[in-house]
Amino acid sequence: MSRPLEDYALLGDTHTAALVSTDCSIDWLCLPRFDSGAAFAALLGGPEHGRWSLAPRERFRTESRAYRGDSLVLETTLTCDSGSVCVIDCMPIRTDRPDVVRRVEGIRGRVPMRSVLAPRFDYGSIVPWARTRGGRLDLIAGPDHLLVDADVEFDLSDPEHPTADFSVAAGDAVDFQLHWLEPWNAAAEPLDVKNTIAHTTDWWRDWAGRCSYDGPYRDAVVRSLVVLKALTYAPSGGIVAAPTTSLPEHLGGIRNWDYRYCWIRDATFTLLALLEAGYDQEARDWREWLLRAVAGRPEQMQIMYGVDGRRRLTEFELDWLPGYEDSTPVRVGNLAAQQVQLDVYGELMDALHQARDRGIPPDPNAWHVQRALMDFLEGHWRDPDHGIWEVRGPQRHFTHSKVMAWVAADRAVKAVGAFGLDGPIDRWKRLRREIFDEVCEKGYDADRETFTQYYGSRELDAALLVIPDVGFLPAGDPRVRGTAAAVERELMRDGFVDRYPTTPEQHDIDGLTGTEGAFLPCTFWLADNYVLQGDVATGRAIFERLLSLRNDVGLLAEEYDRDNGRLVGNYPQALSHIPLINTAFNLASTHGPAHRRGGATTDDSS
Ligand SMILES: OC[C@H]1O[C@H](O[C@H]2O[C@H](CO)[C@@H](O)[C@H](O)[C@H]2O)[C@H](O)[C@@H](O)[C@@H]1O
Repeated sequence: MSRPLEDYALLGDTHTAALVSTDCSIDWLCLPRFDSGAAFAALLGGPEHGRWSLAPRERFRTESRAYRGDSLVLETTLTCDSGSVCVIDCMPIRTDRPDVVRRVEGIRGRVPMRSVLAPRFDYGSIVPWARTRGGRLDLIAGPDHLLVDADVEFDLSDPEHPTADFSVAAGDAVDFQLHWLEPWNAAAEPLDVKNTIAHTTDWWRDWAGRCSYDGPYRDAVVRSLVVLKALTYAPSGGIVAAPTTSLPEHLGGIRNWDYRYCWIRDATFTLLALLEAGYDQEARDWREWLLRAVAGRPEQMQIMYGVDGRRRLTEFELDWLPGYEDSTPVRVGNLAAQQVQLDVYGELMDALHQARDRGIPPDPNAWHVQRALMDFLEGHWRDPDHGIWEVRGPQRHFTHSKVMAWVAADRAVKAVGAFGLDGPIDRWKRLRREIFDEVCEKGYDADRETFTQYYGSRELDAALLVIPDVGFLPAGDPRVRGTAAAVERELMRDGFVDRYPTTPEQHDIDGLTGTEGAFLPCTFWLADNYVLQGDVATGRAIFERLLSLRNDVGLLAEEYDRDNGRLVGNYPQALSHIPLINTAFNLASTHGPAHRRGGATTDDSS
């Protein structure tokens, strides 16, 4: 059995990220970028797929683990009969190359330690050539080159498992530093580990210190913001959905996807979170990333892109990796990039509207891009699509997609009305009304008093919980209340919400077999619904239940397996941390999210 995801903490340098277990094994790290091949891929297999362990040679236990304050510098205390040590792990904020820095500080006694540094490049498949050169461990194969500086020597008698045995006495410290280089580049200068750790701690503290939010749940909010920052690819401003691929949505299942890309969908939520927390520059960078990514012909707009804006995200399977808890296939790339998902037009228009509304208008040319996208949407909103959940079954008329098409029209109208931009406002108003009427007619089941997953269906969809948040209808509308009640009745179990039913009878909808865990973003949206309806106490109770799922260092995956009591799905997941931030703000706000979001209500939807 694989270790629970909760055992892992995140390290990151704003270009890529690593996962470190409670016993100080780095089991996941893609180099040099989030979407590069993993050099350490034990997470999706075993030690033979690459990891870097660092632990006592005796039986030991993890006594404590925490980030230093609001930073992403991790301290893990390991204790054994001989004494105890603290392992400090971090990735210095990237300047020219990726580095991982590890320092073992002796706390008590004299602890015999062992480090095995056995990368396997290209997702656990390539054993590098290991040498010692100039006192440094040198690991090279193809396009990957790792150089290791350490205070202790690595023994290469088994060259596939470079091993350093050493001991650390109370008050002593042993340093390790790993650098990734392009093999043709000159050797990297070693770092001063102690200073680097101090500098990295300060960098994160300064960044977290810029958070302007001072309300309830501040620690959880700041930790989530730090996760978002760590998932940001600094050169482009793009934010990946998660640093991992193929962590299963159901243990042993096939619902395993590559999340190391940037989704347009997650844009509005991200922008709101960043803006509300005072991170205007990050919001600007993300907005610029969005505009660059979608630039070009509107019919070629994708629902997701690579961190640099690339469009070709070809999906393939890594058949040599057994997968997390035997969950196969392990996938790289994501076929969803080629899907039609109409909701993204609404999300993009809303994100740009929010930015404008909060005083960071885009380049004036951005409006031309928006107008072209609106022209496209006018001609296509009646098309079926794959929907927010990126189903791999047939395209349908998903109600949520149409609601978001309404959002696009609504924000276009507002751009003209409130910001004086140039556009056919009367035509867009008619479009908005037309979509509104169709959704209320075809996407609503009057008998069951709920909006439904797609036109004419009886299925539910928790995505429809966003209806009041985006301003399609007010929270007090009976249709909204009915939908929230139906979701709670049929999709909620043990306090957590499924995004849609995945019973065998419904497999033709998403085109997949098996099931999945409760979807955490939807559960946050249910909490928002309660807050908006004025039932803050119930909203708060749901929110606090969700907070209780975070691991000891404040991280959330995308889903929760209620039966096994474990986080599942890619990890840590931006789309879970973003609504955490937004729901905390909603709970703190006296106005409620519809006000924050500047969303329309039926009053001005004509
Ligand atoms: O489980 C089905 C789909 O899961 C992924 O998409 C999900 O993650 C996205 C990023 O956070 C989110 O925007 C989307 O709404 C989610 O459904 C996966 O990328 C898809 O390929 C997969 O079909």
